[in-house]
Amino acid sequence: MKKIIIAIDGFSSCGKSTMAKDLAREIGYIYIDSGAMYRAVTLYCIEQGLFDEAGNIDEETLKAHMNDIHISFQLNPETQRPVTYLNGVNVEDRIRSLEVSSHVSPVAALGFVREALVKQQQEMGKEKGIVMDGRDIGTAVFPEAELKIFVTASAEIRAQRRYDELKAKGQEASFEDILRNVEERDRIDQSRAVSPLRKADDAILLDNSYLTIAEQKEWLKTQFEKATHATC
Ligand SMILES: Nc1ncnc2c1ncn2[C@@H]1O[C@H](COP(=O)(O)OP(=O)(O)OP(=O)(O)O)[C@@H](O)[C@H]1O
Ligand SMILES: Nc1ccn([C@@H]2O[C@H](COP(=O)(O)O)[C@@H](O)[C@H]2O)c(=O)n1
Repeated sequence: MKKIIIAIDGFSSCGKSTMAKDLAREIGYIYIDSGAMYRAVTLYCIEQGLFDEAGNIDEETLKAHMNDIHISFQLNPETQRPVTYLNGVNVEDRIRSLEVSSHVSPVAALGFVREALVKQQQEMGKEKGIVMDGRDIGTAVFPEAELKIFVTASAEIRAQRRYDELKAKGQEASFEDILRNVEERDRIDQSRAVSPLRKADDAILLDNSYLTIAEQKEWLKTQFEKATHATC
């Protein structure tokens, strides 16, 4: 069967990567978490001391060092989940910290950062057979994607899911901090000048506030089957 490109966009923490990963594994497609790439650039900025105390980025230095930032993914053979590497180092856990979450959206709003990462993402999808999730996949990275999904859920439900996830991992978390972070990232992502978060006109809207993970997985599989039949 002809391979297609599947773009899954939407708000922070709504379940995009959960559904994208599951579908990719089931249909044998490559899965790319584009948010992990923005998170890796942000971790680089933190490690290189490019944020001042007020959280402002030293844009000129970051711009000069963009070519020193190499991001790659490897599949963990045990979990079959992709692991993010920054300059050859496994940073999967560190890029998920609240510190990175609190700094990532301003970094992702920089035009030169987006330009560099979008180029790499388009290269990854040139053979098709890819599921990519993010904020601008259906609008900017792959506007020609055969299947586009836009996922949403209420901010409180999304924050609760993240809170439960962190608690399950034994990590300290405050529901209020997580909710604030989710809302703040949504605000910055929707209002930035370059490729703001928005639903592509031809994307299918999914509000998964009251769907289980299994139900949304099933729903997505059905959308994939419809899209592949339509492109036959
Ligand atoms: N339908 C659902 N019901 C309950 N929990 C869910 C559902 N979908 C996903 N989750 C859980 O919500 C949390 C966030 O999901 P996930 O990481 O997939 O979101 P995301 O949209 O990719 O987030 P981000 O934008 O931060 O990358 C995870 O703990 C996941 O297991
Ligand atoms: N295509 C994308 C993906 C992500 N971002 C920005 O990165 C942040 C982290 O992404 P997560 O998917 O891991 O939550 C997100 O809040 C966006 O600011 C982006 O701009 N474009």
